Amino acid sequence: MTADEFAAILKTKGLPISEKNLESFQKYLDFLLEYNQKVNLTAITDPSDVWLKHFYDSLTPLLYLPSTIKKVSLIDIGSGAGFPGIPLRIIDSRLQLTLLDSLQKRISFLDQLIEKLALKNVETVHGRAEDFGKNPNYREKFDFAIARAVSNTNTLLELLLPFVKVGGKAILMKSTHHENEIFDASKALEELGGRVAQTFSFELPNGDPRVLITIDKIKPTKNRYPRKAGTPLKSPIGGKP
Ligand SMILES: C[S@@+](CC[C@H](N)C(=O)[O-])C[C@H]1O[C@@H](n2cnc3c(N)ncnc32)[C@H](O)[C@@H]1O
Repeated sequence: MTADEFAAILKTKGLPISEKNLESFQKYLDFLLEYNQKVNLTAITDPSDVWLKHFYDSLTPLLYLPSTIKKVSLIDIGSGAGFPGIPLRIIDSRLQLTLLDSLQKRISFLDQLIEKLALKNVETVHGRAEDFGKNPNYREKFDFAIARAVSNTNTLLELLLPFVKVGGKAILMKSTHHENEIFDASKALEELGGRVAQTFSFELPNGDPRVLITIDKIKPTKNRYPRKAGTPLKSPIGGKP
């Protein structure tokens, strides 16, 4: 996908992009590929793949859940090189964005990127979701928590839902999805105060399958969650997939 194709397809899907925002994506691409030569941030290094598999893919919650993410506080858990948080923030300047990652080298990249793109209302946090999910400054403070390509559903629910206010949502962006996944998550949802709102399957323009799962936070997360760092992955509530 080229920059022009990116802009054209967003327009046909009802999300026209300004020249200025397209320039921000171009700067993001240049800085990501330059930085990636010294620090490993992404395995995707072909510019056309970055437009499609990082930028376009990151925007799919706005394309397919259009009225969901607006004027809200959003935390991107395991943001890596900024996906999906930064593309969502470039398009929607009203978003109050927090990017959390456990790797300092990724946070350093994000801090420099935010400065380069002059993005306001974006905060980075270095640490584990399990630790910050217990921190009173972060726990149940966000309208939305989102994650792309971070973990299996049961683990992700424990990482995301503690951050979400009652009445808010968690959004899981996945490339693979098995039919029983949501059924298998019922114990985790019960413990963490969530209820599945929607699962939406679609394809990227190149045919790659994607799924967006939205979870409503319907009651506070029990105090014992999240458990200590590493436990949600080692022993997910409700078992391994
Ligand atoms: C596969 S990368 C995905 C990055 C980005 N979301 C994307 O889609 O390109 C997973 C990221 O999650 C971070 N991560 C994994 N477990 C984490 C945890 N428990 N707390 C915070 N960050 C975590 C890793 O450091 C890594 O940057």
